[in-house]
Amino acid sequence: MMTDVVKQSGGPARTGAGGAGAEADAPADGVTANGAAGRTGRPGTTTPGTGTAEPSAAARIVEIRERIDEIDRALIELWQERARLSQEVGATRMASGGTRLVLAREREILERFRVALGADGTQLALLLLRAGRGPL
Ligand SMILES: O=C(O)C(=O)C[C@]1(C(=O)O)C=C[C@@H](O)C=C1
Repeated sequence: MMTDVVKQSGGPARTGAGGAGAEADAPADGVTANGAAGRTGRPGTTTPGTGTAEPSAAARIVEIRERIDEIDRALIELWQERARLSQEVGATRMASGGTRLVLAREREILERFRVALGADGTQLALLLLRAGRGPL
């Protein structure tokens, strides 16, 4: 996959993982390809971990990452809460002589995620359902 990371040679760098792999694109010594100054003020250094030497870009990246981390924490909590609730529904139903699964309900959930998020939504919903009721 091509990214906008440019090597010192001036040619485009190839990376394997897009945004998630961006940090791996930064040279280990923190020196940027274009030799620009980072937050340290020393020429040719990056602001640690941001992948850029441009101070205002680095500051914005740090700010955005704070919100991303908040979102990730919320997603993890919601994921765990949903799995617990789904397990409780299943246990309640089975203890009352009902079925382990309700496939019509699963189809409804899959459709909701597909409409909102497309094919990735379907995959996400499948993982959510599996986390609650276990594999089919
Ligand atoms: O809603 C239910 O009846 C559940 O058991 C919860 C849930 C789910 O995780 O959303 C899990 C298993 C069922 O097959 C359908 C849905």
